[in-house]
Amino acid sequence: MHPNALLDLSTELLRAVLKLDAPADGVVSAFFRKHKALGQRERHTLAETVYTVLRQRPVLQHLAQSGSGPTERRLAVLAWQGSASFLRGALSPKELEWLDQVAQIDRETLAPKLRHNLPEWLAEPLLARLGEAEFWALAASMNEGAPLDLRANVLKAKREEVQQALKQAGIAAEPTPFSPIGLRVEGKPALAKLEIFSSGAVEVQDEGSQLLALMLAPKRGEMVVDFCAGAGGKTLALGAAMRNTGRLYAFDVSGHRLDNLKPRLARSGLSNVHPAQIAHERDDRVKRLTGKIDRVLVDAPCSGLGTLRRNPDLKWRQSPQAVQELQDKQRAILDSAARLLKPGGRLVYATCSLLEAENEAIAEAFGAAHPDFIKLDAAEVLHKAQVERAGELVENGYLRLWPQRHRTDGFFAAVWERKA
Ligand SMILES: C[S@@+](CC[C@H](N)C(=O)[O-])C[C@H]1O[C@@H](n2cnc3c(N)ncnc32)[C@H](O)[C@@H]1O
Repeated sequence: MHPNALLDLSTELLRAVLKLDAPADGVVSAFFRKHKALGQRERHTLAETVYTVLRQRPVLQHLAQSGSGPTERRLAVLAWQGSASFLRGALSPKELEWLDQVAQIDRETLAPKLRHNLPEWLAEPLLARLGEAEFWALAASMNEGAPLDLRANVLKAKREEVQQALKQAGIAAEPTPFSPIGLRVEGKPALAKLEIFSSGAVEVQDEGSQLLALMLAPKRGEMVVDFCAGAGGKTLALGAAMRNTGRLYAFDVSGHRLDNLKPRLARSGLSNVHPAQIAHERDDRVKRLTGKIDRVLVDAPCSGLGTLRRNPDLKWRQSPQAVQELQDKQRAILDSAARLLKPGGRLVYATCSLLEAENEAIAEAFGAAHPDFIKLDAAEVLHKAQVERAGELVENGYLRLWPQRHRTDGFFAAVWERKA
């Protein structure tokens, strides 16, 4: 494709993504479906350029002010993730001169908000919690791609066997530092066609998500509920931990998300999972199980701000008001889910948010209102689940995962046991 045509496409795609009215990954996929003739390398350049703009929007918008022509074209030029000489082939002499001028600017001298590239309402609480040095490490880690983590399906293969099969396919994978069933692969090798994947012996899952499922620690023959199962990332891990015995209900209000669980379930070999769409957290299907369940996972709907490495658009699509609305939902779901537990049962509340408002604040309020639930120390729980260096993952008794510390997405989890 001619350089100018590809730059024009980036401009068009960027215009669609920057409306911020839908998740960026969906907008990019729809664009690629429309432009079927694009090759793999061209798709890579387009997607990475758009994601770079989303990650660094404030600084790029600041630098783009001095140029001319459509703003989205200027942003695409500044964020270009393909070959530099290819890009130069698309630019006018005036644009070339401008690009060279911008390259002279030392970005380290710019204002803090143009260096951390976070909205103020998000930067402020993170800086207060982490302190200067770690806050800047977090901001930098958001600009790095996330590694590809895999989970061995213990029902079908041991981690070492999966590692060996990947090696034979020419893919180097290392054991994850914390999860005893995880493997980490650098880069993005195609896995879908591998036998080890189609046979269900391995699933793609961030190490942080694996740790959440390990914290629930479901046992053979138990009654377990995954209250916000979505496409079932954690459901699959829980079902395998139960060795395909007992009963695992996968609830969600979204039938569409639960539909995405079905092919994964078929591959996994699990027959103990019962997906069920519920209308809301007080649905009759939920009420019927009151006091009957051994373990409940609430992987609550949240701002997703722990996943900014993968979804940088979220920092521009979320707002303090949206977080407040999510808090109401989180409280309501946790309250309803807790009613399901038998005496002695275990409850895990988790999010992939970095904000105390969606994490400690929800957990503390729940604990204060429910004296019959005893908080368990997450470090002990993780240690019992064979997690290495569990103490490094825990703050104030809660699981707290950070991209800059643990190379996982940001996750939070609280664990309680209902008094016997
Ligand atoms: C963080 S996602 C779950 C991700 C999933 N557990 C996984 O591991 O792939 C939160 C889910 O909560 C669901 N949800 C939202 N409100 C709900 C409610 N009132 N009751 C149950 N699920 C709800 C959303 O549809 C979404 O799928």
